[in-house]
Amino acid sequence: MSLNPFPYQLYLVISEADCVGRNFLQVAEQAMLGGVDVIQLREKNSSTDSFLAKAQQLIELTDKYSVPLIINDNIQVAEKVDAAGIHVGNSDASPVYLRQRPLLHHKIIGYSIEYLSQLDNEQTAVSDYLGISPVFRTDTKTDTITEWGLEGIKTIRQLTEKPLVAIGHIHLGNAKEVMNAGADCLAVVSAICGAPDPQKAAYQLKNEILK
Ligand SMILES: Cc1ncc(COP(=O)(O)OP(=O)(O)O)c(N)n1
Ligand SMILES: Cc1nc(C(=O)O)sc1CCOP(=O)(O)O
Ligand SMILES: [Mg+2]
Repeated sequence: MSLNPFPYQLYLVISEADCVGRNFLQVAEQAMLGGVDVIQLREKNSSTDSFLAKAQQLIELTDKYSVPLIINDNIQVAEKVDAAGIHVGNSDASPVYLRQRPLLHHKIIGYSIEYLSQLDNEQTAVSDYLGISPVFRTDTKTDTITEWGLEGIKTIRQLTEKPLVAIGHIHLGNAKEVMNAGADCLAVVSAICGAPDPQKAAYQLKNEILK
């Protein structure tokens, strides 16, 4: 367990495309009703205008449920909607840069860990949580480098006190072992967005985490 408090255990990463023909706002609402604690909007193929429009709709809903909304990659969108935070990786704006922006310096900053050497850098030092990227290979995001596995989580857990968010092919069948390996929070796309009943899927995942 991390020594730094991170009050979120189930993290939904959502996009319209990942909701496979369903309304992403309805999926997000069902997920929150099922127990999702934090949501990231990740629109990799949208223009900034379209991303912003989706973020504005989603934040109305997340505010209603007091669930923080994190924006993936896009600084303009994060600032314009006054999101709770932003998640970045090695190809994005750096956490140190984000911390210097007046509208983001006090927000949640998430940073993806693809190499162990990142744990010693200043980007990690200024971030609020680390994404273990990925725990297991996934068809949802294929441009990844290290498949950390359970052993990788254990190694990272020993090297940092930052909250660890596990992502990549996390589902009901491996959720508990990923938490037991040292993750503080599980982030999922398909396990909720692709489930026949997103509310039930979120509820079951949350129960598995809390068991
Ligand atoms: C919680 C969480 N962890 C990791 C990622 C991946 O971020 P990144 O490496 O920047 O890749 P993209 O998501 O931008 O494709 C994430 N989004 N969320
Ligand atoms: C958004 C994202 N980031 C990843 C990373 O490894 O950094 S894997 C991923 C997608 C996770 O999708 P699913 O839960 O469907 O496997
Ligand atoms: Mg990114």
